[in-house]
Amino acid sequence: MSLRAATRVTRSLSGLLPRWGHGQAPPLLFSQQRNNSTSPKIRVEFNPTSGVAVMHMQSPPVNSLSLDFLTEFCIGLEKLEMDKGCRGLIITSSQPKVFSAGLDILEMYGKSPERCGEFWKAVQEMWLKLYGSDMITIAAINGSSPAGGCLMALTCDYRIMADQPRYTIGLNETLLGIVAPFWFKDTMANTVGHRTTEMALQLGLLYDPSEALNVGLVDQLVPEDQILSAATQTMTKWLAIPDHARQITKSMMRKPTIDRLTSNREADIQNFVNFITKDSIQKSLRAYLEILKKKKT
Ligand SMILES: CCCCC/C=C\C/C=C\CCC/C=C/C(=O)SCCNC(=O)CCNC(=O)[C@H](O)C(C)(C)COP(=O)(O)OP(=O)(O)OC[C@H]1O[C@@H](n2cnc3c(N)ncnc32)[C@H](O)[C@@H]1OP(=O)(O)O
Repeated sequence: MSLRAATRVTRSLSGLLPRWGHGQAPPLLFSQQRNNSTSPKIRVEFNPTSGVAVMHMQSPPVNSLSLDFLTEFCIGLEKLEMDKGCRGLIITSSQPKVFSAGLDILEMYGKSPERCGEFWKAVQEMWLKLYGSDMITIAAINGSSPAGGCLMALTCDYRIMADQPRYTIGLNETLLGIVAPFWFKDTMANTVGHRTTEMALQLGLLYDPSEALNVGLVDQLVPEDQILSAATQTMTKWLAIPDHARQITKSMMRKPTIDRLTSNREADIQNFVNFITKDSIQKSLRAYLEILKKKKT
């Protein structure tokens, strides 16, 4: 781990998880109503000539992965997957400075077990569809991409990140007092290897772009204004490979990881619900939400 990454972790952790007295009422209220507008959270541009679609995530303020967002995302993905003319997908963000802030914390805080289960099923669905996609998938990461945002990028075949030192990417779940589930961990380990994953997950490391390139979390850095053209260029190279050969190879590499979740889906949902609804975990999430709010004052 670089010194810079270590310093960021220490800073993020300090005072992160305050302890409440037994039965003490939480002092702050968080709005549970954000992001419930009916405007599309995803904009898809498909070019039938090139066979490439670009998915723009446009859910203000930070493209957090709410149930609505995930549902819309999966429907969009399914439509493209079924269109035989669509061979490649580039995923990017229309929000400034953020690719995706990861799972919407408000979906995990103060919700009923039933709702948490529904939400988690949608998270699984997004991962299964994207990690198992027949299309060539490229993440054009034009902003910060913590936790679930990083997972989304990791499910793609290739990652290009904007070379902007203030952007970070990583599976930082432990900083929130929560645990990245086995399939998040597997996806990361399949990309950067066991040892790097072990350290990154335990410490909740968020890497800046050059650190992310160094550990292989991303494949390429480009100036931010060139991110879509770089993704298009890379796509052209991948499109030159016959689809059937590439798809079988991709499936061979990813199937064991996908099968592990597919055959444990219900148990994984139950684990998530039991874990996230625990009092201590709800308190950790509250504390983290407070920190996010305080950033502004
Ligand atoms: C026993 C064994 C158990 C095994 C385990 C079983 C199950 C597993 C259990 C749980 C697994 C859960 C996995 C979770 C994955 C996740 O993705 S959790 C989410 C993690 N995300 C983050 O930590 C990101 C937090 N956000 C930021 O760091 C920053 O917001 C930013 C993305 C860098 C953007 O910064 P900036 O542009 O400065 O914007 P602000 O910080 O000002 O934020 C704007 C508003 O957005 C709200 N917000 C930010 N992130 C989120 C989010 N993820 N969810 C909901 N809301 C978010 C933020 O509060 C601001 O809101 P207001 O404008 O103040 O209302």
